Amino acid sequence: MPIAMITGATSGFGRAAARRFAAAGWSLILTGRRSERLEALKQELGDSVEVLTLTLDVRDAEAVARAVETLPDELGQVTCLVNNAGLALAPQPAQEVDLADWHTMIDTNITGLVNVTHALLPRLIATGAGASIINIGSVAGSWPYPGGHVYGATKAFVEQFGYNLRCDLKGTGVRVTDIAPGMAETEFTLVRTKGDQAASDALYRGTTPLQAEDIAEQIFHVATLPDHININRLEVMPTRQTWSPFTIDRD
Ligand SMILES: NC(=O)C1=CN([C@@H]2O[C@H](COP(=O)(O)OP(=O)(O)OC[C@H]3O[C@@H](n4cnc5c(N)ncnc54)[C@H](OP(=O)(O)O)[C@@H]3O)[C@@H](O)[C@H]2O)C=CC1
Ligand SMILES: O=CCS(=O)(=O)O
Repeated sequence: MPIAMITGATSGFGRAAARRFAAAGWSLILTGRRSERLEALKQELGDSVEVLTLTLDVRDAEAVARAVETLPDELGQVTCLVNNAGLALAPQPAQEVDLADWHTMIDTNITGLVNVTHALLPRLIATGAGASIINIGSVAGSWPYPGGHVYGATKAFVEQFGYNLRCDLKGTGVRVTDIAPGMAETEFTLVRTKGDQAASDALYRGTTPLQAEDIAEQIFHVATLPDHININRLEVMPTRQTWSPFTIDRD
């Protein structure tokens, strides 16, 4: 059976992707910081597919490397890495943000993603044809908006890192895709607002955001394409989300 390693499997896209891959019989390596949620997911899926849970903070390069080095033999030949763990913080304007929040986004969305990728690359290359790295970027990596500051910049990194990886992985069979979702109803906004449930509810009220399952379906689709197809970037927005015109500062 193919094997998927999914970071940030305790919530949102990651958890939905775990369920989608499990439904197709894939073996799973699921990571996140919240052990009890990982355990619950293992209870849910573990009867039908092999599930290994790893309580892991992606920012900890040593812990990530150790966890990947010590994968059990039967789960060592990873087919698909889903680099999903990530977060936004500080929706306020840049000039009002705590520096620590910028660092947390950089450490998680950039450093964490490269930590996991670096650790998994030898295993993915050993798998060869059919292997893939699916990075979860964002529309915020391409389209600026107020309060996007460092979050959007981290997702621009994710996109360009993926393209550059593709250059170096030529000939290995390993594919790299940046999936860039727009507004999706997960715990994302609760995290971004540091627990403001009312703000999160208000953002998603009266419209039709993407659901975690919508993105999980895209992740699974990309992971199961024929070996010779590489989707470089897949931007997915709700039908009811579009762009605004430029704004002008006037006297
Ligand atoms: N929802 C949206 O509108 C969009 C989200 N995205 C991106 O999608 C990805 C998933 O977000 P989404 O599902 O929406 O949000 P959720 O908050 O629901 O899920 C985020 C996941 O990331 C994990 N995570 C966060 N920090 C760390 C860390 N330091 N180490 C390990 N795991 C971590 C969390 O696990 P735990 O807390 O247990 O560690 C959780 O499982 C993120 O990269 C986000 O930027 C992109 C576009 C749109
Ligand atoms: O990445 C998340 C989507 S948005 O909040 O930037 O639109």
